[in-house]
Amino acid sequence: MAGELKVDLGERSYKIICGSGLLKQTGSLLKNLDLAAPCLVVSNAIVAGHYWPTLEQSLKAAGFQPHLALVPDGEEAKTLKVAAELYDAALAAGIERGAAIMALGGGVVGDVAGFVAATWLRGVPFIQIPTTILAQVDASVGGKVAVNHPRGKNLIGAFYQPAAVIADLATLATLPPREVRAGLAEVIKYGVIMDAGFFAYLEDHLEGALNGEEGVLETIVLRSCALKAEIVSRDERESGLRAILNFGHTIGHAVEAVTGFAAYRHGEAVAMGMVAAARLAVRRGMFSEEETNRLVRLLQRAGLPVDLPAVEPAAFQAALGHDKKVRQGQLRMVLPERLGRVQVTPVSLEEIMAVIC
Ligand SMILES: NC(=O)c1ccc[n+]([C@@H]2O[C@H](COP(=O)([O-])OP(=O)(O)OC[C@H]3O[C@@H](n4cnc5c(N)ncnc54)[C@H](O)[C@@H]3O)[C@@H](O)[C@H]2O)c1
Ligand SMILES: O=C(O)C(=O)C[C@@H](O)[C@H](O)[C@H](O)COP(=O)(O)O
Ligand SMILES: [Zn+2]
Repeated sequence: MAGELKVDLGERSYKIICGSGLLKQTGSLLKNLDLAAPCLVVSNAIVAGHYWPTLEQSLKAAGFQPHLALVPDGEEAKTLKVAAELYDAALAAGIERGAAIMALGGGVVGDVAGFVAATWLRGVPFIQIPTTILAQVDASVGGKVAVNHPRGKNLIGAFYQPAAVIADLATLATLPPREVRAGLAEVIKYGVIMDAGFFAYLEDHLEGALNGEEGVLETIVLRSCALKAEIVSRDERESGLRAILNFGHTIGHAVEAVTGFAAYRHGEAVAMGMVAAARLAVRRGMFSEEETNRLVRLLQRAGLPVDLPAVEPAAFQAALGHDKKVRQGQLRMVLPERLGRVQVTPVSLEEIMAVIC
């Protein structure tokens, strides 16, 4: 089974190809992009341990000269220091203009490799080969690439679209259960922000997703990518609509920052952030308790946290101030109106503190 979608961005349009066993076809799937032979594949030891031999063989068979560069596992790879090491690797691999940088891994690898692709020689072709649910449904699509600043998430980055996204569903079979659950948080996000029918589908098929049923995973990845592709095609650089993809992230990113990017997976932080946003919306009288409970139940069934940890208020408030949706010092959040519909609206610090304490 395979599905194809297009992210429609004029000359920066690209395909998302999703199916099982695509890794061994990657070389041939990239042939039409007219890339130079040398390429730099960025990954980490865990993912490369599983999938580098297959990818390397496929790339070589198609005439590429692939070089592998490994970054540390986890969020600590999203730093300028790691990016600098990747520039050295790009130089050593002979990455000239027209030669690709490829990301083989989860959202962390995709974000840092994409940041390097956006900046090396002022931009070389970038290929996303996502291997987590989170990266297949969200991080590999849409062109947000970044590293973290110690004080805030993704503060150093760019909008830089990939030339192709190749999502091999078979790679999800080796994903640890915690990562499956974390990825489902961003999937549930799509249901809340723009597709109540998809939310209901997830209520009916959650166990299939948790158990790695390929049919369910394929539906989830394709539907999520279709929704994200639609938003990105209409607002590539987040001048308005795209901000709805940030549902759960104002508070989620602040939790990640104050816990040193180490205590929670990104998806876990987003799960807690979505519930806090829903509670804030209930407090305003714009979202129902009943729908909040549906969201909480679905996240809990997915094994995700819904209540925020105790945080030091001053550090938390400082972290909130680094949210990219802040305008002239005014915090803005994505709040639900009903399942399938949200709005981006100014919020006060008092309102946020009232739902997190
Ligand atoms: N650019 C975007 O639009 C966007 C969107 C959402 C999230 N993100 C970013 O993505 C990151 C989170 O991504 P993530 O959840 O994929 O985390 P991750 O990249 O850290 O991967 C999670 C873990 O799974 C391992 N792994 C990856 N693929 C595997 C596989 N197939 N088998 C076994 N292990 C595997 C990794 O080594 C890691 O330990 C965060 O930094 C977040 O900010 C970016
Ligand atoms: O693609 C987007 O736009 C998103 O907001 C998707 C988010 O899931 C993702 O975590 C993104 O990296 C957050 O962006 P940021 O601009 O808040 O750093
Ligand atoms: Zn996210």
